[in-house]
Amino acid sequence: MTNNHEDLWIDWVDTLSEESCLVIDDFITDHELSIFLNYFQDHLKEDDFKKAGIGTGSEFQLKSQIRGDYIRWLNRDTDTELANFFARIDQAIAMLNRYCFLSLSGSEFHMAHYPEGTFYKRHLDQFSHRSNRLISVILYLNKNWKEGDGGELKLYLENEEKTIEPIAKRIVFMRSDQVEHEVLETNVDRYSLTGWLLYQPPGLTFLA
Ligand SMILES: O=C(O)CCC(=O)C(=O)O
Ligand SMILES: [Fe+2]
Repeated sequence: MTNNHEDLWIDWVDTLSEESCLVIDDFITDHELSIFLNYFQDHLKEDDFKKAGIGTGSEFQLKSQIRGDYIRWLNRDTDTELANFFARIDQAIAMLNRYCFLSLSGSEFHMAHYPEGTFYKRHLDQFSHRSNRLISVILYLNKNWKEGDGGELKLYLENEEKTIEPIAKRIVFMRSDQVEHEVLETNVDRYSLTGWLLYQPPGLTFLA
């Protein structure tokens, strides 16, 4: 893997601070895309995805009217096929900490599969009682996505709405506490690596 040049990150961090969201195309190479997609497909075949719920703990509900995706949580120690992905995320964390003065100290990611006909209604990623999700990240893996396939990400920004096509190698960063968003109904299988960059207050790590 070659890290993205730091100069690029300086511009990207500016965009994220000013607009609360940042879209980068070709964030990964074609080679990385094929490794990640193969790994994704292997797990789909093994059927080890679970229906995603809403909220945590007692709030957890299976609500297909709200979201229809299936997820598999990632573990960087065992999902070694995704080592390059985690390296790129680590670089993002380092750059955001350096240029955005954030104190990000961890991340959590899952694979997400939206089967045909599913969506995720408008929501905010930061849970009210668990506010350590600072930045939401979505890397799309949809080769040959075309107009009409659906599954666009719609962002509700302060002064505008943005519709983002979930095309392969595109990554989206957004402020988890600020940007309401939704996944429009998809007409084809839709694949992504989705997660959050976390703020862990020093001294509170024993609560994790
Ligand atoms: O896949 C996307 O485009 C967004 C997913 C999302 O909003 C979420 O998982 O919270
Ligand atoms: Fe979300």
